[in-house]
Amino acid sequence: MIRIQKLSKTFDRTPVLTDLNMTIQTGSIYGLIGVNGAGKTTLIKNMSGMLRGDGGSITYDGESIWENDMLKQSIGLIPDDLYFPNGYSLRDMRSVYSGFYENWNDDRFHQLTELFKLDEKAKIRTFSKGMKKQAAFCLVMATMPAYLLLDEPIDGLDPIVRKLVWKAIVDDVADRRMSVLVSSHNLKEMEGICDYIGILSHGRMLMERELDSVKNDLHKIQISYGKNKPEQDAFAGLDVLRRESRGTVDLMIVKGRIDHIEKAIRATDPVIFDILPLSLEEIFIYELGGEDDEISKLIF
Ligand SMILES: Nc1ncnc2c1ncn2[C@@H]1O[C@H](COP(=O)(O)OP(=O)(O)OP(=O)(O)O)[C@@H](O)[C@H]1O
Repeated sequence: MIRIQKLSKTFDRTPVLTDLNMTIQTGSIYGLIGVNGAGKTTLIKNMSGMLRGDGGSITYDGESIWENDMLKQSIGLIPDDLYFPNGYSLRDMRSVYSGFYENWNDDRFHQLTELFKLDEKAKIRTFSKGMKKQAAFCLVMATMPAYLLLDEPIDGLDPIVRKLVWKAIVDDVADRRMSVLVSSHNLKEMEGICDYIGILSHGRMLMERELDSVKNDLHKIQISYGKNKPEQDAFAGLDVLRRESRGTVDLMIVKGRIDHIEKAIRATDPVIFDILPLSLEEIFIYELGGEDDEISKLIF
């Protein structure tokens, strides 16, 4: 488990992270979402031990990251700004990594370079931006990290490569209980992947949720009684967050257990009763109680 407690960081007396608390459960994927400048990269740099916070703590299964070289062996980092020494090929990088990382797995490395069709002998500087990301991904995944920190890993990757990257990550989470933090601007991209989502705004955690529990707790319901609308409000006992009428059809967002909601609604004998899928964006907007400006910026 990765635990961040009351982490603060200032640059030139400007606070960039403020009293940040965050927990990444073992064997889970945590999506860190925020607009430009929210503090995602600063947080990841603190988590990888490249920067030290002014206050608070970061621990990996109880061990502090700061100046802990043993622990760094088990952390895989793909930063936003990749660096490869000039003139190096993937084969050269493989030599460096395999000499440094105790858990280096050659089979995994070759399997991934083949999957991404990367030439191990070619100079990395001749690779496109997306290919450089793939190269970094092959190297980091072959270190068999227990913890993986990814700063906007899918930027510049085409949809097919994105799928391959996510599949490799999800496989390691399932097979080895790897713990993953992934930052992104895009809520939609994170939807099918993450177990937890945290929204970072001005260096503070605006909200943090486990996706399964929010998805099970909020429901979008479409209902119609045709011409026989009941006189009494059929939903008086339900926690209706939003209700919109379109002709004879009502569209509602209702909070609570779906079996209870379904029973209450069926008792009122509707002509149409549908439970519709809720997107992650909708969940966050309703949970925050309205069209939050920060959230709207993350929806595209
Ligand atoms: N080395 C630094 N010195 C001074 N200010 C910095 C430094 N690094 C980051 N900042 C500031 O900290 C804030 C957060 O930056 P950070 O890069 O962490 O955000 P981010 O959420 O990763 O943004 P993006 O999505 O654009 O990558 C910004 O206002 C940035 O200007």
